Amino acid sequence: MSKQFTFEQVAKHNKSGDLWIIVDSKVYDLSWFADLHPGGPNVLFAEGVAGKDATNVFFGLHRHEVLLRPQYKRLQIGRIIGEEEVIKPREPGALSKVPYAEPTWLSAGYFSPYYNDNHRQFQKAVRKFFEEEVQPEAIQCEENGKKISQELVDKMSQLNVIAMRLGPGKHLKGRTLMNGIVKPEEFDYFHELILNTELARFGTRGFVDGMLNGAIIGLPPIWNYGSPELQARIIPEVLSGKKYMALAITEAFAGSDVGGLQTTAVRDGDYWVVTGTKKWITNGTFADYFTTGVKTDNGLTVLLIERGPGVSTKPIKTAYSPTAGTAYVTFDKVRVPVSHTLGKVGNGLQVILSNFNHERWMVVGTSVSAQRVIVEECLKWSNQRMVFGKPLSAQPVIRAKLGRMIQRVEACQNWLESVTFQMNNMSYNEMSSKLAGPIGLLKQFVSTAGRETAEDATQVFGGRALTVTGMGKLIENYHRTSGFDAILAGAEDVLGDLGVRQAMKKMPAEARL
Ligand code: HEM
Repeated sequence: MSKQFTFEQVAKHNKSGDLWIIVDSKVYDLSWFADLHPGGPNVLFAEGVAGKDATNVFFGLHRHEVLLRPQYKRLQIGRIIGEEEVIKPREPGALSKVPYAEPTWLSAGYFSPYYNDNHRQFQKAVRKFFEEEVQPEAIQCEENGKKISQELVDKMSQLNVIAMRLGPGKHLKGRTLMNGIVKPEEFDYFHELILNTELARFGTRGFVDGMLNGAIIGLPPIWNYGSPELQARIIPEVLSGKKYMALAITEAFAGSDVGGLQTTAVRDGDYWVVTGTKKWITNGTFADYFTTGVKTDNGLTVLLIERGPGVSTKPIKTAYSPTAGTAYVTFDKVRVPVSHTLGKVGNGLQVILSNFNHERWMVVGTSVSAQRVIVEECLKWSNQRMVFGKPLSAQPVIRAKLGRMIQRVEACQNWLESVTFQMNNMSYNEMSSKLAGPIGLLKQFVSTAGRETAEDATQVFGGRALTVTGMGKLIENYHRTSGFDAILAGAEDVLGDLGVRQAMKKMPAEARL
């Protein structure tokens, strides 16, 4: 490993059974590996490769992580005398130095009016925890479709990650947040935004939702509208990761049009009898509780339904990973205690709508972050990929695409931070009345921008963006899954329209051109 060689010495090992190459000043003995090489042996004996410095050609074909895998790391037999390695992976938790890979507030030498030192300290700890503990499992689950492990859920609940993802509020009181980095009363929407953005950085869109998003959207109606008994039982179970939850509103009959729900609840003494189906229910396959929209005599009502007799779930195969636990849920004459009614009977629309702002804002946060990862991937790739004897970025058409990508992600980020700042300064009710429109417009803007960036990134990466492994794997995942952000929590066109309709409602009577 510590052996040192000259370029001339390496050059002699250039044939079958005796093959060395250099990548970034390190010497690799590929003599026995050549026949096992996934790209085939022949390419390794090409001129400029066998016995030579193959750094550029290597990084034109492989991600750095290939060299870091233990089975390949051990192919390294030494290094070139007097040469230093230049290409180093980012340490877990560290910031990227690639321009625009981080939002401005995390870029060295830049400033932000929104974030303080506590946010910075929090971000550092969250990124380290996520990259060390969550990312390896996220990548595995995205691939094998398995649900998040209880072990990881326990680690997250120890740091109170699940509780923090529900935002600032009294549910944080008395909890130690992220090993005490932030006091519960100081936790604000920027802290929460940091959690959302950090978890969306792995290129594992299905896992982002599998990471108990059902609880994030299903639990608030319990503490805003549930009875004290229900709150005392359900909230601790869910925040500690002992029980799982899903929000069950959408049906094959009604999506954004929640007024059209067909699942019915009929009173029978102290019980509701619930019959109907729900579709696309995130985390539904493993949920213990369902915060469910039902049709009652006088309109919509929201009930907490526990998994039990009459409740069945089956996985729905979507374009993203089954790790999200997306389910078709059937309620067959399920008896639900009347005490499980959330809010007033017939007032379900308000319960559902008041929940939406936070959910949509959360989707925006993860979406912008995932988009930024793609910008970083494209900047790196067009810098390292050599075509026609030059880096890909030497092509004006590629630079034009990169320019548009950067503009989009920066515009999304800045609007998102501005809305988050409003949230920090508004009561819950003020948020409902003043921010539903802007958040709807923002969400549409972000999801549209995301899909444009997915298209551009696919052109930049070419065929590599079409395979689930290898160089363009993050682009492939993003291209396949960015459409989810345009649908989940409200279809983008409906939300954009909501924003305009709300603005029109607020037009002053005296306004004329
Ligand atoms: C330490 C040396 C090397 C190791 C450990 C290695 C390993 C791998 C692995 C694991 C893959 C599968 C794809 C992936 O996971 O990204 C691959 C593919 C490939 N490798 Fe290598 N490789 C090495 C050197 C080289 C060199 C010097 C060349 C130069 C021509 C090369 C050419 C290729 C090609 C053409 C593919 C197929 C790429 C694709 O399907 O897009 N490899 N290699």
